[in-house]
Amino acid sequence: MRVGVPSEIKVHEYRVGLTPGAVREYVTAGHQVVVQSGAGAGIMANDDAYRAAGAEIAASAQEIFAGCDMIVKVKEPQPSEWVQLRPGQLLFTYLHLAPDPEQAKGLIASGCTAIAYETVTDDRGALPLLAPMSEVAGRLAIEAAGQAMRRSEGGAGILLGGVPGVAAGRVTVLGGGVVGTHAARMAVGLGAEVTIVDRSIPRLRQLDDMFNGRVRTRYSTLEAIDHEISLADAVIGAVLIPGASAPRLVTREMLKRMKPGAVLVDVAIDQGGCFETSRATTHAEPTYVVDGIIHYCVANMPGAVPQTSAAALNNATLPYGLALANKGKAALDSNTEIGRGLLAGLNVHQGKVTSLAVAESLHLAFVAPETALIA
Ligand SMILES: NC(=O)C1=CN([C@@H]2O[C@H](COP(=O)(O)OP(=O)(O)OC[C@H]3O[C@@H](n4cnc5c(N)ncnc54)[C@H](O)[C@@H]3O)[C@@H](O)[C@H]2O)C=CC1
Ligand SMILES: CC(=O)C(=O)O
Ligand SMILES: [Mg+2]
Repeated sequence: MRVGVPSEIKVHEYRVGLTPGAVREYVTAGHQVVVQSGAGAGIMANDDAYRAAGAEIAASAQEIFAGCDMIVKVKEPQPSEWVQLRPGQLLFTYLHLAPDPEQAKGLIASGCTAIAYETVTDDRGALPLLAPMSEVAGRLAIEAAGQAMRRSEGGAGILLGGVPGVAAGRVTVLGGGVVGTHAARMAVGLGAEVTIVDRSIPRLRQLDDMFNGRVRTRYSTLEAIDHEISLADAVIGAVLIPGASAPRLVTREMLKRMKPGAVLVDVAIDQGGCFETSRATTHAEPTYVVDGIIHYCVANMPGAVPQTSAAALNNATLPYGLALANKGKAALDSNTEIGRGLLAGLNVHQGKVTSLAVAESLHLAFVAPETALIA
């Protein structure tokens, strides 16, 4: 198969769909890989590094979209990319369609077969292609909160870990999954007081065990959230209902009970955000203020540390991408774990929406992946 890797064009997105190491795996498996010139600049991999791995270098994204059977990216396609996708072409990347009806329309119109990293699911129900970026974003969330809390940045001027004799900052983490756990780990490491709120009691038990009493856990109710955010210096939004729009857990009215200058880091912004007052920002201008509360809502947080993120992402995507390159659409096969994972990842195929969560969020008709693939 001819596999294409265009440069990422989202603002301050420095990751790349395939690292040179991953290209070598595809080429060794007998595939041709075409990489846009300069696509690896953000991870310090130049065209020669890609050539050495066996890739061809293309001068433009147009050549790649026109000439490749599968496009491997990181971020959701931008408008100039939707229009270049075509029927029969595989797209393998993050999509986050639930909060993005325009992109959904673009992908439906293209006729392509779009597999979203974030809904690929393993047999344990985990999200193996989201997890590595959630690990990165969870860790970065505490760095972002610490930065925004500085007085020089407009924050309340509190050091997360405090110092002996002065209370540490309080961090409330909404959602104790991958992002939430990694955020909590960083916050605990800095010496902050940490509370994790989740709606899964088994998960709260695991977290209690994992942190050996070093974090407080609370079951997610409106009352618990209202109370915990009123005490917090920083709140990390890390909830997820796979594929669907994020649940809105914090209303604008609730901000009134927060401390002035407190920080909200809405990691769940890529699924629409879990604070009513969230709107997506970029690394160029990551924060804004609503009612005295600082909001950080960058939808591609891992893009800021591309060497770590691209390596972690490629480790996870490689077996799935190779299966697609080896077998094409036949890789979406309920007889293998990778195939079942890819079926769960299929969001749009030949103009049909094949993810129930996406279809429900966007009020579009749903066609089961297996049905869409044989039609
Ligand atoms: N902004 C960015 O750059 C990035 C954003 N993300 C996003 O972060 C979000 C979290 O991802 P993961 O941690 O991987 O998901 P996850 O599935 O590991 O964890 C989500 C947790 O939220 C909990 N939850 C769901 N509804 C809840 C509610 N009403 N109250 C309390 N807890 C609730 C679940 O029980 C689960 O433990 C996703 O939207 C993901 O796409 C991930 C990576 C990068
Ligand atoms: C998960 C995601 O949206 C990101 O890594 O940018
Ligand atoms: Mg994102």
